Amino acid sequence: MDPATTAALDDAPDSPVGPVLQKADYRNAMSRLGAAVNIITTDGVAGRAGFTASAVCSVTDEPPTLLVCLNRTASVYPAFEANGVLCVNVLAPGHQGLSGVFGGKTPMDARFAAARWRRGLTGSPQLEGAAASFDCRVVRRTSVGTHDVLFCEAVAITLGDTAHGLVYFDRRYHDLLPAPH
Ligand SMILES: NC(=O)C1=CN([C@@H]2O[C@H](COP(=O)(O)OP(=O)(O)OC[C@H]3O[C@@H](n4cnc5c(N)ncnc54)[C@H](O)[C@@H]3O)[C@@H](O)[C@H]2O)C=CC1
Ligand SMILES: Cc1cc2nc3c(=O)[nH]c(=O)nc-3n(C[C@H](O)[C@H](O)[C@H](O)COP(=O)(O)O)c2cc1C
Repeated sequence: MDPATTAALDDAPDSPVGPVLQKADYRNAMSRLGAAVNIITTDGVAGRAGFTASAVCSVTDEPPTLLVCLNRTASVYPAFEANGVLCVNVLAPGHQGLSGVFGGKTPMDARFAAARWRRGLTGSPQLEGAAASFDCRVVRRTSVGTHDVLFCEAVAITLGDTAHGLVYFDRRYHDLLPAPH
């Protein structure tokens, strides 16, 4: 293996589990794993909240289920825990700024004031102009390290007009535009 491209290793002789990876090594490698960008929203007993997430993935289509990874230290965590519903809004080209607004530190009202929303079946806000929206019930959750993995069953889906998207890759946003026919 080329040492230049190998993650930093801890060769301590007393380490029984072998190489120890650093957080930065993991993040550097993850930055090569391009991912769709999503705004995850919720509303309910604990109020309205939303955050940007790239750790989102399809689990099964029977029943239609996605997973979302949420850091337990995020300010939005209590709202997502209490409400039990959420909407996965898949971002489109032009949503880079909105992704930044929902990416942390901005007060919640200012986040939602930055776009237009509809109310979904579960009550979660649906982003107008999203590539797709999955309105979901959280059916299971588990903790792994710093994050909770939320398993979300879709109860309603809204598809945008055009097949386009926004990808986060190499710590930058990239537009995915429809292929010319
Ligand atoms: N699962 C995790 O806890 C994290 C995973 N990552 C992954 O590493 C790659 C590189 O990230 P960075 O070096 O931080 O620079 P970055 O510039 O790509 O990250 C931008 C911001 O997004 C946050 N972020 C990205 N993915 C996140 C996640 N899954 N959970 C919580 N926060 C997340 C980062 O903490 C940072 O504040 C990202 O593209 C992502 O795939 C990054 C941060 C945390
Ligand atoms: C591109 C991008 C992807 C992110 N992906 C995730 C993610 O998958 N899970 C997560 O918990 N936080 C993720 N974050 C960070 C959250 O959006 C941020 O922590 C959240 O808005 C809460 O911030 P707050 O605690 O300041 O409210 C991501 C941020 C960015 C910019």
